[in-house]
Amino acid sequence: MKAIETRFLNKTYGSTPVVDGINLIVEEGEIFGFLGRNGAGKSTFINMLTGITLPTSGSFSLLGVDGPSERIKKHIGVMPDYSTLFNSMSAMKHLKFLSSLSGRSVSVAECQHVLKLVGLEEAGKKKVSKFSFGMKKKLGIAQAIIHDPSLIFLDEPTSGLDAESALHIHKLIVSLQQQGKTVFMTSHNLDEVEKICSTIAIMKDGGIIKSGTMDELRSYYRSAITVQLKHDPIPAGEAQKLYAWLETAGTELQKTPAFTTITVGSELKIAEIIRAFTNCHVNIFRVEVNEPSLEEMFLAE
Ligand SMILES: Nc1ncnc2c1ncn2[C@@H]1O[C@H](COP(=O)(O)OP(=O)(O)OP(=O)(O)O)[C@@H](O)[C@H]1O
Repeated sequence: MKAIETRFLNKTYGSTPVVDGINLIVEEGEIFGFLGRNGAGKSTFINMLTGITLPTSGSFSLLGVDGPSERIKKHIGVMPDYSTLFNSMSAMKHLKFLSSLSGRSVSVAECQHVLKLVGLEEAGKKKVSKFSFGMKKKLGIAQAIIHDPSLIFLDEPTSGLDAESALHIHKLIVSLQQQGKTVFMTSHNLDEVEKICSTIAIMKDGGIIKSGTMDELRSYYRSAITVQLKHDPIPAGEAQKLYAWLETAGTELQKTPAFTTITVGSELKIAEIIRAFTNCHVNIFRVEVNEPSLEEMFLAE
């Protein structure tokens, strides 16, 4: 079963399409990273799927059920905007109250367990008004998972968290996936997405410009492997011939007496370059290969 399927999903404000006919499939059990610069339309897309706003046109289904649907509500977890938390309630009361709204009442022990999962075990009795920004964020994640949903939407789950808390939340998200749940998350932290997401989509101006598994995206962008060699000086009689060949082997050739850096389109070229140096009797001491990170792929768009 597909966790999420959208068909030509569109949201237009005035005459501007903010989400412009998106067709997207998220398979069950994935941690799906949804990326895009500020204003790309990510929150609007999620808000349609979670019933906060209605699509202008197009359709979608969640866990095989056409949406928006009350029937699916208890199987979906949504991390709220922290400003919509109830300040006068304790964290514990908050979870009990909101889980009852989603159609499943939970015990105190279950609330304590989830507060522990998000790192708020000491703060169950504390009023939300006394929470720091990071604590509210964690409570939002607790709220999204308290009723044990199968599909969880997390809009920037770790923004504003310290490094240790962010790591804690990464582990929690991975453990949710290991329990068979699907997590659909947005993030501006590309390192985080690269580490924990199995599939990503990049959104721009209301549309999806690229999507796939991390491996698929890497192979798509693999046209940009940078190879740096540290080597002995190239003998004067060999240099002209070797550099002429390197110009044909790749692009962005940079040369100093001890280093050569070149960008190539395929891993096979790396072996050819090493052979070309050794054929000219030049010793190589180090080879560094840099593949594009998700950040570089993202910036390329
Ligand atoms: N209720 C609204 N009325 C009019 N325009 C809106 C409304 N909500 C969002 N927009 C516009 O839609 C565009 C997309 O906004 P959205 O919040 O979906 O982007 P985003 O990708 O989530 O951005 P960010 O990363 O900053 O959270 C923006 O230009 C925003 O100004």
